[in-house]
Amino acid sequence: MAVYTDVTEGELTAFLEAYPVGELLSYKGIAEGTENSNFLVHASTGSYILTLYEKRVDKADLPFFLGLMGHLARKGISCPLPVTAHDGTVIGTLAGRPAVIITFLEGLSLRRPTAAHCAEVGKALASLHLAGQDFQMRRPNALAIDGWRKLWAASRDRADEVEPGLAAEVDADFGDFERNWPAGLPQGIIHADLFPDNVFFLGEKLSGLIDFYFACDDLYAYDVATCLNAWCFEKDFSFNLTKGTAFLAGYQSVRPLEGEEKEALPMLARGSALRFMLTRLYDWLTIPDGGLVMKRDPTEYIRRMRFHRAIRSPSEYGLT
Ligand SMILES: Nc1ncnc2c1ncn2[C@@H]1O[C@H](COP(=O)(O)OP(=O)(O)O)[C@@H](O)[C@H]1O
Ligand SMILES: N[C@@H](CCOP(=O)(O)O)C(=O)O
Repeated sequence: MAVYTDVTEGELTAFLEAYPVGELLSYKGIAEGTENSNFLVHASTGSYILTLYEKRVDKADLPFFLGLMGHLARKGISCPLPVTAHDGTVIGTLAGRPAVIITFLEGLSLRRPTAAHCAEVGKALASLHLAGQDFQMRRPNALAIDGWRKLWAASRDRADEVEPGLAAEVDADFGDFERNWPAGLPQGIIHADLFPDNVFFLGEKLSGLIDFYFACDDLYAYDVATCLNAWCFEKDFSFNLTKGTAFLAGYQSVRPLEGEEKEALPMLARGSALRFMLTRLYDWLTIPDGGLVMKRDPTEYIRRMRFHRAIRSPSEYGLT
């Protein structure tokens, strides 16, 4: 459920007067999503998404996220374009929240992506990395190792309630990451949350990328590792080598990985699995049941952490 803040017709009509979108025809809340309140808005000039930013998004980051979407859209990446108001601004206020209107993207997110879809995602991720290279704004990754430590400090004491032995397992991982996290790999703008719910398809063809609210500067290969975790595992937690091969070949058809990036993939994939395990674990332990925020199962990512720990060669992901 992702409508935390309600908006009346009167409030929305007044808000839209500031934007060149025409008259309000209809609107409804969107159930999907996690962080913010989203509405589908039909106006006389077309369809739009209205987003009201809730408290987990740092308002100081909005110019980066919205500037990045505009930059990528202008460079031919199919992603939402923030609509500029008549006075030249992008971020307004609605129902006491920072709010924006972005363009609507056609397509559906997939529950069961195929290898062909994974190849498309690989190409799109590499294209995003290249298109971001001349974006001028910077945002350090708030969910890099220091951010993981904060989440872990808040969750560690109750971690064994979720899986016995988890506290000791993750403590050992932190030591390993601090000693072996790769340095000096190519870096730039990454999406950092390119999960299947954030990618739209029309049939086999990728039609758009959304949800840039974790985007930041970090290693390109870390974004690759995140997609391997999000797209190439089956429901029984087995790694699908056909999907991994397709995803990596798609990525490398646009941006070939350097040798050191390939070598670092097992460590990066473990780190990315830990990052998503930790945000899920934190929510699992702190958000009351039956609340508005959808809690996701941290154990899905404990399984992935263990899989990557056992990897002996990056070729096991399907690298050719
Ligand atoms: N530009 C867009 N075009 C079409 N649908 C969108 C667009 N942006 C968001 N949505 C819809 O809203 C949902 C939530 O958006 P998302 O950005 O993932 O929210 P959150 O940041 O809260 O997770 C998506 O799953 C999708 O259904
Ligand atoms: N992809 C993350 C959760 C973030 O949710 P989103 O709706 O903002 O994509 C996870 O699976 O843990």
